[in-house]
Amino acid sequence: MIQARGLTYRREDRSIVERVDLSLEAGKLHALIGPNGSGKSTLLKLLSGVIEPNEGGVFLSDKQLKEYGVSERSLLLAVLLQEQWLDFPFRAWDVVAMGGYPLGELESVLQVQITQALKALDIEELAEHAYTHLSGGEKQRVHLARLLVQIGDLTRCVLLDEPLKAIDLTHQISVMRLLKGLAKQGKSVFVVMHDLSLAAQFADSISLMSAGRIVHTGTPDDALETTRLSEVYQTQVESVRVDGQRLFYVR
Ligand SMILES: Nc1ncnc2c1ncn2[C@@H]1O[C@H](COP(=O)(O)OP(=O)(O)OP(=O)(O)O)[C@@H](O)[C@H]1O
Repeated sequence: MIQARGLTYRREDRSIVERVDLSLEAGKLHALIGPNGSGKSTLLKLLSGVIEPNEGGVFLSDKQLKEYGVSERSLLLAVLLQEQWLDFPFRAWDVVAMGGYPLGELESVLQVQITQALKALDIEELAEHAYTHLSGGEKQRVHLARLLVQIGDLTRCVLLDEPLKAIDLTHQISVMRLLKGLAKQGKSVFVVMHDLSLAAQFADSISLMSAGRIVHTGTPDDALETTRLSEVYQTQVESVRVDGQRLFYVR
């Protein structure tokens, strides 16, 4: 389990994340939702150790994340950040292979993992294409494949910031299934996302973030209660059930 205890992050006298406590259980897919600018990406960066909190800490098995070495961290945590700066024309294959660097796998093992990851993201035919020539959704799927290659037996937690960004409907579902599968393997999977219907469909628990604070954590039915959502999004949110799925809209 990974835990945030009293996490606070300030910039220029403004609290961007304010006293956040959060427990991400093993074997569960945990979604974080909330309006733009509410602090979700910042919280994910704090949880992954990319930035340091002003107060509080992140704990992995009761040891602070910052006490682990960088290479140990990259074995325990796999992280997909929202911004990916990569403007060199690597082949998609090479970008996916980068996920294997922390593991130091044998070349033959890595080849199999890359092939499987490309297949899982349905981008096998793009393997030899230059990354810089790919579409936005294709690039995102390449980064997800890179993340899959990084995930090994030792990985405890997978943190993803808007993994569905730019991805089409069909592949959104397959990515969510993949993430659910990782949770079923016993990983803690933490996903920042905006699609409430997909969160309702796939998450085991959901936290709502507003103005730097976690205002509620619960099961999908509890957290996505429409009066609660209306308050967080400052607009009247409604939902309907179609074929057993909850769909959300603004009145
Ligand atoms: N390093 C920083 N310095 C100053 N302000 C920052 C910094 N990082 C984030 N912010 C501000 O903190 C707020 C929260 O940003 P964050 O990216 O965490 O929001 P978010 O909930 O992920 O938003 P979105 O849904 O749009 O991705 C924003 O107003 C942002 O401008």
